[in-house]
Amino acid sequence: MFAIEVAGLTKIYGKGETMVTAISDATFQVKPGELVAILGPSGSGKTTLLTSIGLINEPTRGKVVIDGTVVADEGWRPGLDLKRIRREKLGFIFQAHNLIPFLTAMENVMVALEINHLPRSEARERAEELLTTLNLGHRLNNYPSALSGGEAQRVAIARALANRPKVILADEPTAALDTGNGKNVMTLLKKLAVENHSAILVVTHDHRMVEGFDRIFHVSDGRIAGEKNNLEVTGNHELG
Ligand SMILES: Nc1ncnc2c1ncn2[C@@H]1O[C@H](COP(=O)(O)OP(=O)(O)OP(=O)(O)O)[C@@H](O)[C@H]1O
Repeated sequence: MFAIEVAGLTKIYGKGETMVTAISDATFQVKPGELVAILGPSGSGKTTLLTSIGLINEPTRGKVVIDGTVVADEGWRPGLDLKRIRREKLGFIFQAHNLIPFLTAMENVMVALEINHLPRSEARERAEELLTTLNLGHRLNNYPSALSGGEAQRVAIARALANRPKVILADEPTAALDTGNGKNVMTLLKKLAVENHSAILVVTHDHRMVEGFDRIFHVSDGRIAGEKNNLEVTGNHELG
């Protein structure tokens, strides 16, 4: 079974003169454990692709299947609890990190675990482990206002990964980070892909990070122009 299946996915914004076809007839599958990069110029439709798969942005046409559940088929599938599917199966890492301002770094991560009914002591342990892996062991009890942009971004990443979601959707997760912390994030994503069989889609402009991916999708004018194996794109035959 695929973790993500997309068939004929099309997203059109607006009507008449202001109509924009942001994604046009995208069809692909991602297996559990695959780490996929999405590359493409500004405005090509990368974020729209992620949000349409991520149950945030209703597709205009086409089908989206997440971990075996058909979530969209010519619009949302009626009768589904989209919030619950989002909470249980998906992890999002977006540029705006949306941390809860009155909770510490630890508590921001623990909330995501407790909402899915993990006991408090286990939530604490998991939150501390993730934050420490992301070089935030010294910031556990800080509030978001006392964190740098890159630190807040990493807390948001820890929160998105906390429940070991089957599908992780990340929009420029390393853009605000220095090379060392960017590499930590990529290592953590790779680890989750391998150990938890999560399928991970990462929109990135960050060519420093591209070599860790299993596959690369090139988006151009709303179309997935080339889906190439990483080896062909980078020419690095030591990979994989
Ligand atoms: N809510 C919206 N309403 C109308 N048009 C939109 C909306 N969101 C995006 N678009 C348009 O859809 C197209 C694709 O946008 P999208 O944000 O998906 O591109 P992107 O590749 O993620 O861009 P960037 O790299 O700049 O973030 C663009 O032409 C954009 O202007």
